[in-house]
Amino acid sequence: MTDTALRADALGKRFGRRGGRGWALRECGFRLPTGRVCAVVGPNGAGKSTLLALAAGLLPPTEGRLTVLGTTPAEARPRVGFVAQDKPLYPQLTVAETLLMGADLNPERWDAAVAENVVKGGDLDPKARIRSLSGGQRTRVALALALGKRPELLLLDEPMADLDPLARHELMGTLMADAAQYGTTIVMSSHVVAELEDSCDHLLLVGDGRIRLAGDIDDLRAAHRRVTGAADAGLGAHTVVESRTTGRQLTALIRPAGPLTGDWRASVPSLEELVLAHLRNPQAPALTTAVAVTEERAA
Ligand SMILES: Nc1ncnc2c1ncn2[C@@H]1O[C@H](COP(=O)(O)OP(=O)(O)OP(=O)(O)O)[C@@H](O)[C@H]1O
Repeated sequence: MTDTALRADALGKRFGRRGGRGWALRECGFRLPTGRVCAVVGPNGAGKSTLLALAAGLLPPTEGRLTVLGTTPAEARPRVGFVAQDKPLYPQLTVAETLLMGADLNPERWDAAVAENVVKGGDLDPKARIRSLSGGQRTRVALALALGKRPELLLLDEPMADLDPLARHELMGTLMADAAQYGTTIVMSSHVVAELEDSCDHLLLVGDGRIRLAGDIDDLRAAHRRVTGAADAGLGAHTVVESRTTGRQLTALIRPAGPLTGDWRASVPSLEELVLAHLRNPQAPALTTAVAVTEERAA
């Protein structure tokens, strides 16, 4: 049994040939322990879907290495559930036939009760054809297929994007209950950061194909401070992620290099404040706490 769900070492993915669109991911390094619920956030085109497709074994890396559940993505595939952004399903099958297909494809692992519960929650007619379902209803069937597989690692690409607020709440609860009961590692991309704060304990912030922040959310938050003070006070050796001056007052999000001296009001930022500050300032230096911890242990 491995204690690492995902590990990337100098991972890179380039689409097309030289002179084509270029690198979707480059020099990515991070470690995600098993049993965590990890949010993957970043701007459009940052590389989130590419990272999830690499982890699902659907794309080969161009350089570096990605280890999934201690092995290659291809070997890990039977133990991994993946819901892609466009939720591909067979339009001509009914809901019930789709679940039967899930059972056929995963004979050793299939948990019919879990899959049927997810579908029942949406009041879906088992005889309805997939092509007649709304986007949100299709998402529900795709999640039922992925969860019914009893995966050790669940990769979800913007799973909540087309769900109504009640369905989001209910399905997020189902995912969290699954994670708590079976220790399933969940990796989900999303643009709604405020929604992730309650459910996720780990963060991967991707920007322009690079890992900008990676690690335990509490550790990442604790490594930063939101500070307010006099505009002329100066922030010395601290790493400034973002700063704004209004009149004589300076507000900044910093990574303290040591104790804060001087007359600063300081607080630990929320996940949303942390992510937004890094998104607004793509040049802020990266921080990957989990990799640092691994390296310290290895030393
Ligand atoms: N199959 C492909 N062929 C060529 N380029 C691709 C392909 N898939 C992705 N890309 C490019 O790789 C980069 C990363 O795309 P990706 O879909 O991973 O971003 P994302 O973070 O998931 O974006 P979004 O938030 O909009 O879903 C983009 O520049 C995109 O144009």
